Amino acid sequence: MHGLAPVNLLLVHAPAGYGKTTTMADRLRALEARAAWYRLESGDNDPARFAGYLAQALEVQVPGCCQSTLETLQNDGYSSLESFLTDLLAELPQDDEPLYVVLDDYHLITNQDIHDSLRFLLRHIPAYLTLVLISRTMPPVGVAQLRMQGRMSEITTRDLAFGADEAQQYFESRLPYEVSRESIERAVRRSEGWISAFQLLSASAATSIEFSDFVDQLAHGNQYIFDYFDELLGQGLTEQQRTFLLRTSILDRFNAAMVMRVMNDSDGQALLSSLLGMGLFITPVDNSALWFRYHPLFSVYLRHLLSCTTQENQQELHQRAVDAWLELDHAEEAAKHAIAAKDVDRITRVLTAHGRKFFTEGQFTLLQRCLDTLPQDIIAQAPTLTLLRAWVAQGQYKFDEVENWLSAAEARLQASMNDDTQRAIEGEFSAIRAQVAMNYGDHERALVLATEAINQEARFLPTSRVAAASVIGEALFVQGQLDEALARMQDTEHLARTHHAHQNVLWALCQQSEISVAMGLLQKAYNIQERAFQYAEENHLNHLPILEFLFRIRSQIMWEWHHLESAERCALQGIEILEAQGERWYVQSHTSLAKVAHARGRQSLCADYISRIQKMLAAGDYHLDWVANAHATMLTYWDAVRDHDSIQRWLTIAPPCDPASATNHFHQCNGRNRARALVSLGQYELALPLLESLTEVAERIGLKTDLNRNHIALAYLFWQMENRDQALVHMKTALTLASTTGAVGSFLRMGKVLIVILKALINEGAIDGMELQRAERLIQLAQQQRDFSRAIRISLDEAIIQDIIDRPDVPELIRTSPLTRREWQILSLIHAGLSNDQIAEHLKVASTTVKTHIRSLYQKQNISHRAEAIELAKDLLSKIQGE
Ligand SMILES: Nc1ncnc2c1ncn2[C@@H]1O[C@H](COP(=O)(O)OP(=O)(O)OP(=O)(O)O)[C@@H](O)[C@H]1O
Repeated sequence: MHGLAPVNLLLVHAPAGYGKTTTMADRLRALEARAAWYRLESGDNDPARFAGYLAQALEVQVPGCCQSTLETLQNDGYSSLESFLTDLLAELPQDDEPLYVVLDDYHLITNQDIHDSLRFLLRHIPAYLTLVLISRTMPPVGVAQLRMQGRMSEITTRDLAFGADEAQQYFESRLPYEVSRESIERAVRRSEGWISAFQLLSASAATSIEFSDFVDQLAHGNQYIFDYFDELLGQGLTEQQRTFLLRTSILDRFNAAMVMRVMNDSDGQALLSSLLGMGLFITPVDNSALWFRYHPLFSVYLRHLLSCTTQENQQELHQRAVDAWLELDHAEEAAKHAIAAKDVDRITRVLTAHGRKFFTEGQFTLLQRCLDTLPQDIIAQAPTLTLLRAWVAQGQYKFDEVENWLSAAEARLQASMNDDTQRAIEGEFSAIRAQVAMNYGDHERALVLATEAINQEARFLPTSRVAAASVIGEALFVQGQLDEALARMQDTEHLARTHHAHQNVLWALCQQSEISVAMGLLQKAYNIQERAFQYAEENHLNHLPILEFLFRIRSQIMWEWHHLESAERCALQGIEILEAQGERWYVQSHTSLAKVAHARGRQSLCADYISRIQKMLAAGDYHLDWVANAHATMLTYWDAVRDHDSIQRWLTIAPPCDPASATNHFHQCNGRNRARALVSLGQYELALPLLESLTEVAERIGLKTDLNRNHIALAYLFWQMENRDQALVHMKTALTLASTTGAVGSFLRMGKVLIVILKALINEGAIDGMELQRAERLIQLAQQQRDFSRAIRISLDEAIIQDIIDRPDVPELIRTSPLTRREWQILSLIHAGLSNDQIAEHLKVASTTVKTHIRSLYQKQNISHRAEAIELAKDLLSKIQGE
């Protein structure tokens, strides 16, 4: 509990609807303390009335405590509030039991006499008494001095705002549907934990989709919230204050000087102070109390008001903001306002001075928004702007545009440049062309162009050579030359460091991590990521979009190591970073979240993510790396819910795959996806050669993580083909490989059948030492894992059956009249909810045969109904697969 230690004053202050009253009431109730509660109204500015109600509130709480003061009030009255308080304090019983006097909504008090009387009270307050002021504003009762003397404590917006965990609890207890953590975190970010927004949200959204849409809407404005703010501002604003709010609403943050510039008014400081005194949604940015900002929802509201008025020239406001930010050397903010002002001259000025910095920081969206407003000719005549434009287009996979921009500049500049300059430009253009070639999959051309670029001095964009070095590393990586690729990426990192090119340093580190993952060295990859996090921390880069890449690959490792909390946290952090960049970039983070939801057995959440991923994939053009990763997760989901139609459909649109040339992780993943889809559909003969071919390539090149995953897939495939020996061989190899990769997630993804295969392997005595330990741990995890469908879908094995029979707690009949292997299989399929015809189809036998088996099974176990068979299966099988 924050500050119910004995103090003279407890101040609860925050804007409207933050839960001040509720929180205070809850805390006092929890303390079981005596509390005289007085809810003020505007009429209570009258001193006599104030005194009367205060004494009555005390009398209600401690009957008889101030009878004589009340009598004086009623008969003669007091000449001043001070004499009233003097009598009151003298009459209150002097016991040790704490007594709280709560004045709620104190911001309604404007009478200086009342403020002064509270100062007087606080000077003479006895130790057992605590004055609690609940207010939207800072009450003028000598707070600063009390704070210095350590005689007060405070509950502020920061304490009252709901964090993500509290919000989750709040929604879980109120909503009839499940909401994703991601939506909850977005709601918390957009509302800054403002409970009133949550109330509205839970009252307005009837489904999880509506919930998510509502949260999105918060960024653009919601009529109910607008109405709330309308009421809050009411008639209480002067024209000047209103103008202030409208004009400054364009700023993400402001201080008095900034306000004066944008307002074109010298009264900024006084106005700011008057508004701060109104308890509006204005928050200090830091402890210095010099910079402020609006609450995001209030800011949306004010911007809405601004857009509705014809009296303000928004373009002019933004132009003034550009100039003010440039004076303060805050280029990023200046750029944003220049874009909003659609001011070509100012944008050109900002870009010419700071465009390179934006680029090395990886601020591609900002650059793109700037460049989008510039006429083509301005860009074509400036090599640096052309380079920036082309790099941005390439970053957005608009490869055709890249060439258009480069050729336009070449045509425009040819006449006016000497050979030397032209060579320099061409060298830098080659670096981008190399990257484009890379993205088209033409590694040979990429290498040639990048080599050309790396040998040229970079005159216009200092990072061109770094980019070229990076392309060389990437090309080697996708060709499967892992050692050389890693060395190149290390060189790139060093080169980037010498240029302080943060984006490139982080990119090179992320690539080193990716290469290490491909080599199966996940711990090494993790360590490299740590270095990248440290670099970001040291250079204050935590807001850069590239950080999402880092969080994403961290999330992938965490999932593989089965640290699900951490995997989820990293994906959510990635989403937070990309919030301003647009949904298109969420594919990977959503894929991670879907994997986590799947591993936790949260079906509806997983379904939600999968459908969002599908929508994004349909709307965009993504690199195979992203697509394959997303598809892998979609396929796992469809397989788990047995949605064969979707798998079938996927096969018709799946990216082409050539397993023999799958020399990198994304081609491997893509090939494995196809194989897994075929396995799900029972087309084992088609899946097998594909997996074998992928495995052969992965082995040759040293793609150890893929090798590990391929062996897991092969083990599963052979098990489905009822080729037990081969299944065990591959599972054993997979376990051995896992001793370097540390893989867990890839095993668990298989579902409950993993338990059966591992148990078979253990029963064979085929593994020992580390592998045995790993197998046992995997069994334990798989048993704990919640399956989507509660039905058991494992094909049983002799060893498993034996394992079940050997348990002391099985029904006697199982031992005395043993079932055949077929009968065991049928029992598990009945339990899985299959009809007799489906069982026949599954086992590829006639329905009459199935019926015969069932009859025999019922007889042996003395069963007369299907429901009993299901119960029996549940009982038996739960012993090995866990609940
Ligand atoms: N911890 C909580 N859990 C659930 N609901 C809450 C919680 N805190 C506040 N609320 C709800 O939020 C709304 C606003 O709360 P409250 O009236 O306490 O805020 P306030 O800050 O005192 O507002 P005002 O400044 O308008 O007096 C109320 O409807 C209240 O029931």
